[in-house]
Amino acid sequence: MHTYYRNTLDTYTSMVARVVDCLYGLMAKDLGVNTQDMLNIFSGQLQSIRINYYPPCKQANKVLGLSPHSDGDALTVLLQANDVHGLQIRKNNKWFLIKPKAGALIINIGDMMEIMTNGRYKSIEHRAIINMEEERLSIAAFHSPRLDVVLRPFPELVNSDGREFYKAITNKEYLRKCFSGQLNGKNALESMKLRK
Ligand SMILES: O=C(O)CCC(=O)C(=O)O
Ligand SMILES: [Fe+2]
Repeated sequence: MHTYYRNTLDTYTSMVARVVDCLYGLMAKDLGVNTQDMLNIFSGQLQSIRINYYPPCKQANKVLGLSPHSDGDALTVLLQANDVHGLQIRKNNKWFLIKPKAGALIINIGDMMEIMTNGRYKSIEHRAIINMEEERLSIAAFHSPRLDVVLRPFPELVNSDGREFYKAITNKEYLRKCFSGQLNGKNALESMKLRK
């Protein structure tokens, strides 16, 4: 890998990990969860990067760049790396465009965070559409606990919600589930819900 590219990526990913660590602390406060418990879960966290390149397509309305999905991790930091739009999020069954903003990072809640917060924070379903004339680039940084960590709702939230809404699963098993299926909305997470 070219040294300049490697150094830039190294710097970017370590800065992003710091932003994410800061967010865990703020989320713990917001949720009323013990901050140290939250930080312990993410100590030695895993980070992976996906760089998405979407070439232009004359028949853009007939194709998708990335099928609808929620990210399987806990928190994703997404950078729309040029000013070509394409990211859409699903809310109330409608798709909304998220326009790139210079210098702004997008934080996506992933499925693991939905499980750990007992559904207080919902993972966001999103997709990428294609532009007819211009290429598009995005960089996604995914964050999750170590592979051996068991993902389950925080006890404080289970107590105040009256019950646990999601099954417990190790990070490793959950990632396997996500990678073995096709990208299909929030299907992987649906299978984790405990029904009455
Ligand atoms: O290209 C985008 O804006 C979305 C990328 C994405 O959702 C992903 O890599 O998981
Ligand atoms: Fe995604």
